[in-house]
Amino acid sequence: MTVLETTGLTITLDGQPLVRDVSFGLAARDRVGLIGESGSGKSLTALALLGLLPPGMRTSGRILIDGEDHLGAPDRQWRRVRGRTVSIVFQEPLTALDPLMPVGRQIAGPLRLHQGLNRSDAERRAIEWCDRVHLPDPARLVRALPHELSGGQRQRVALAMALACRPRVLIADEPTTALDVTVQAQILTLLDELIEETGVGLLFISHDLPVVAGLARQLLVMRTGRLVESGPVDDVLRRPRSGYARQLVASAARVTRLARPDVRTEDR
Ligand SMILES: Nc1ncnc2c1ncn2[C@@H]1O[C@H](COP(=O)(O)OP(=O)(O)OP(=O)(O)O)[C@@H](O)[C@H]1O
Repeated sequence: MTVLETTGLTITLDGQPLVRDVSFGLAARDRVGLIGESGSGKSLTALALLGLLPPGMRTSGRILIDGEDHLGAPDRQWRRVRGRTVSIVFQEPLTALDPLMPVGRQIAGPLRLHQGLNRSDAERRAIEWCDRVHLPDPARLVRALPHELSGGQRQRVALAMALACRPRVLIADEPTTALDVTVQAQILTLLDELIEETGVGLLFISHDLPVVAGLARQLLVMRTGRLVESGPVDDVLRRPRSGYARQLVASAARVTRLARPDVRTEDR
C-alpha cells in the first residue's frame, strides 16, 4: 500500500518554479532512487515531502501521507508523521543532530515523542539501536556529543534516530556524499542491511548513478525541476528514453571503464 504519494508537486520562490509537476509514490519495501544533476530539485522535493521547505517557498499539488493531504498543513500535523511514518537522513548528519545533546538522548527523543516511552526505556532502546547500526561500545557511546564521533559514526547515529520509531518510508538525501570512499561503502552496506531488515520504503537521492543503481530497484530522473524519466533501474540503464538519462548512463559507464581498465568493454 502506498504510504507517501505526491501528485503535481510544484515549488516556487518569488514566482519562479524550482520544482515542476512532480508525481510519484512510495510504499513499504520500495527502493526508489532519485537522481539528477546539482540544482535539479532533488533536495527541495525531499524537503517538501516532510514539510521542511525554507520559508518563502510556495507549493502546489498534493502530498498524501497514508491518504491524507499534508500540503500546506500546519506544523503540528507534520510533526505527527515526521519520524513516525516518514523519516529523513541528510548529507551532513550534523544538520539533524543537536551539538550540545548526547547522541543517546537524541535517538531517544522520537521514541519518547511518538511511542510515549519513559526516559530510561527510550535510552535503553537507543543503546539497542546503536548496536544495530554497529557503533562500538554502545552503552558508552550514547553519552558522547556529536563532535566526539567520526563523520561515519554520526551518520550511523542519524540512521538510528531516523529508524528508531519504525517509519514506513525513509528519505536518504545524499547520505554518503560527505564521507570518504571507504566509509561511504560501509554506510551504503549498512543502509542496505537496515532497509532489508526493517522493510522501510527507501527514497535514495544522489547524483551518483552507480551508487543509486546499487541500492534502488526503481529510478526517477530529474532535470531542471522536472521528472524526465522513471522506471525499473535495469530498464533505465539498458534503454534510457530521455536524452538526459542517456547522458547519465553514458558518463557512468565511462567512469566505470576508467575505474576498471582491466575489464574490456565487450565483457560488460
Ligand atoms: N533556500 C533556497 N533559496 C533559494 N533557492 C534555492 C534554495 N534551495 C534551493 N534553491 C534552488 O532550487 C533549485 C533546486 O535546488 P535543490 O537543492 O533541490 O537541487 P538538488 O538537485 O538537490 O541539487 P544538489 O545535488 O546540489 O543538492 C536550485 O536552482 C537551487 O538553487
